[in-house]
Amino acid sequence: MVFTNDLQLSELTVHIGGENAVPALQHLSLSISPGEYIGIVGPNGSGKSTLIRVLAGLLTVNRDICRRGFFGSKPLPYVMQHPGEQLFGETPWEDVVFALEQQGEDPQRIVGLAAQMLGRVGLADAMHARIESLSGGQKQLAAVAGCLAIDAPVMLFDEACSMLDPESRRQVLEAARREHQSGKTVVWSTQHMEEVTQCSRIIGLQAGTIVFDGPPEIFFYGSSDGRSSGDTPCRLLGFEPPYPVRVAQELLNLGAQLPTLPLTKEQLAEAVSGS
Ligand SMILES: Nc1ncnc2c1ncn2[C@@H]1O[C@H](COP(=O)(O)OP(=O)(O)OP(=O)(O)O)[C@@H](O)[C@H]1O
Repeated sequence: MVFTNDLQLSELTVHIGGENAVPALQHLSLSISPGEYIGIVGPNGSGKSTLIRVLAGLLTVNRDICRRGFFGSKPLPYVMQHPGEQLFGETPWEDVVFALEQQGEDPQRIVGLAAQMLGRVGLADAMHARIESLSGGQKQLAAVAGCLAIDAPVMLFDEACSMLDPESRRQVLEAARREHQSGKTVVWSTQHMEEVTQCSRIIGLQAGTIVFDGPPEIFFYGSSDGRSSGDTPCRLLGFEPPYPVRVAQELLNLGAQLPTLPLTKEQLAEAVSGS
């Protein structure tokens, strides 16, 4: 048997609301390796939150079905959908200090660590502001800082930006990307396709099952040359691809040659100028 430290789910079925209810997840098999940056996408009720809760260790699953590998046995930090939903302190500072205390951190290190974590998410200037005076985006950044206090190899985000304006969304996404670049595994669930263009892998969920698992280029373009004859996995799930993808698809349909399949506007500009 090959040893692997990956998280592995084998044929996971989760019933919420009793055995007679339609399962929230059905026969779902999945493996996640350290360092991945995974986007989980799917329409309402497809099972995204349930899967995130399983990954976070908040739903008990038989060990034969879920081998947690590097995810470990402790509940993992995750940022929830509603800004402020998971904040306990009156200020971001209090919240992070509280999280560090809960982790049993050495009291002499707490002040320095809290300042460092709040600085890392861009809240250095607002760390002592009252939570109710913060914008939705700042509240989510405070939640991210609280999650950083939990020293874990994985961070989970469950539709963390769905209530935010574009600028706040950019800031929270940026905080997640920084954590990925610093070596953490990041799992990000969303219904906003722009949020997953920089993921290394996309998992598409529908009715509790995985209907797509692969790189974002294939998810958005349907094939490695971008010339898909039918609907792409993204459109089959009911989502419009991001604007730069739509532009590139138009260009490809007109016969243009592009050296890469762009996912962001910066990549589109580069592909067009290099073609
Ligand atoms: N507390 C609950 N009681 C009963 N059924 C539930 C509960 N939570 C979720 N479900 C059901 O489980 C299924 C999966 O829900 P889940 O919240 O995981 O999906 P989702 O993709 O995150 O949806 P959304 O995007 O709307 O948040 C749905 O059919 C939902 O109705």
